[in-house]
Amino acid sequence: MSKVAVFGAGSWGTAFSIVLADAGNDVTLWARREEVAQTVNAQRENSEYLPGIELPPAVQATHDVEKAMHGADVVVLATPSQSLRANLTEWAPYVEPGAVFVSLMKGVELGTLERMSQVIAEITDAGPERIAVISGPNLAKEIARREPAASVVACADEDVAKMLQARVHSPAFRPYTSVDVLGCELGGAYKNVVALSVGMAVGLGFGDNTTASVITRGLAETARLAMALGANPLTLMGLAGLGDLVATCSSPLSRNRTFGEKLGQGMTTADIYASTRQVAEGAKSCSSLLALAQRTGVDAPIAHHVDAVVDGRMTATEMMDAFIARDTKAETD
Ligand SMILES: NC(=O)C1=CN([C@@H]2O[C@H](COP(=O)(O)OP(=O)(O)OC[C@H]3O[C@@H](n4cnc5c(N)ncnc54)[C@H](OP(=O)(O)O)[C@@H]3O)[C@@H](O)[C@H]2O)C=CC1
Ligand SMILES: O=C(CO)COP(=O)(O)O
Repeated sequence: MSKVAVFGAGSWGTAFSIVLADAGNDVTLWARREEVAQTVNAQRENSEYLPGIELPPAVQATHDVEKAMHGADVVVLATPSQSLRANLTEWAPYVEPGAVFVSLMKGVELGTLERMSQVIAEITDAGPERIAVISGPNLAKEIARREPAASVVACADEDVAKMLQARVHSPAFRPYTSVDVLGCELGGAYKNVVALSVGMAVGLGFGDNTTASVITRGLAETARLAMALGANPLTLMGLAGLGDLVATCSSPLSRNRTFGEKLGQGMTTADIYASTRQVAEGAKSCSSLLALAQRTGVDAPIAHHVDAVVDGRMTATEMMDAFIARDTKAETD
């Protein structure tokens, strides 16, 4: 069997380990806390992040970086986006020569405004042919329950994307290939920001017209920025764009939508952070995506207003009022 190392034993790292095992890989799941690795191995369950889900025997957990990397030709990264740089700097010396990196993360780094593939390229000596992204409508709990879903495996080198496609194709998980790494990453990061604003609308008690309007304008905003940066517009209409946007904005399982809902109900960002350990990437990436849009000269009203609400400079009600009051224009502008 081929070995894959998965770094990050949260919801998605653990759920994706199940996909990898079902697809025939031998998986070593690295957990930041030793007790999580011990519990996973002893109970065959990650009780903190995916309670009630039995992990296949091909998934073994460890807290030892060297042990996780040993023999792995694919290294899957599933930590929060904002900690990747520090994490990978520590892990890079243990990577097997020629191993391919796969980012599962959906965020943009604060300060540098880099996507995760760019951070990986900077920290390691890997070229674009060794850096891939997997992104799509893949809520961890549903994937862990083996509910059917599709996703996109993107790598600048199509042969590598095909190799990874074969490595992750399981009975319940259908991967498509793409060479548009940038489009997939921006689709994945931006939908979290849109889900925050949709969550706010839900928290304020608004219905489907409001959420559909925000989702659609969110897609337009995402596509505007992604295309200005060189993405293929069709990527944004696909699984890593529209697909993920719909799943995340519609599902009560989404941490970003839930975070937004709590903001809409009047909770502060600090209170929400204190109430959960789980990551809601959009709460950080709204600021970096807004800065990226400003640097690119692209209008980004959703990122702008979500950033203001998350930062406590505006209420969710004021955000919704501001959306409606904006200068009117043609839909396709
Ligand atoms: N959950 C989902 O449905 C999906 C998530 N993603 C993306 O995957 C990435 C990971 O998310 P997800 O697994 O859901 O997040 P979770 O909140 O479920 O888990 C986060 C994981 O990262 C670890 N972690 C937290 N802080 C650090 C740090 N500073 N250094 C190293 N590890 C750290 C946590 O360890 P500890 O338990 O010790 O805190 C935990 O294992 C995100 O970018 C997310 O957008 C993508 C698709 C689906
Ligand atoms: O990316 C996801 C689904 O594809 C998960 O979304 P949340 O991080 O909002 O839970």
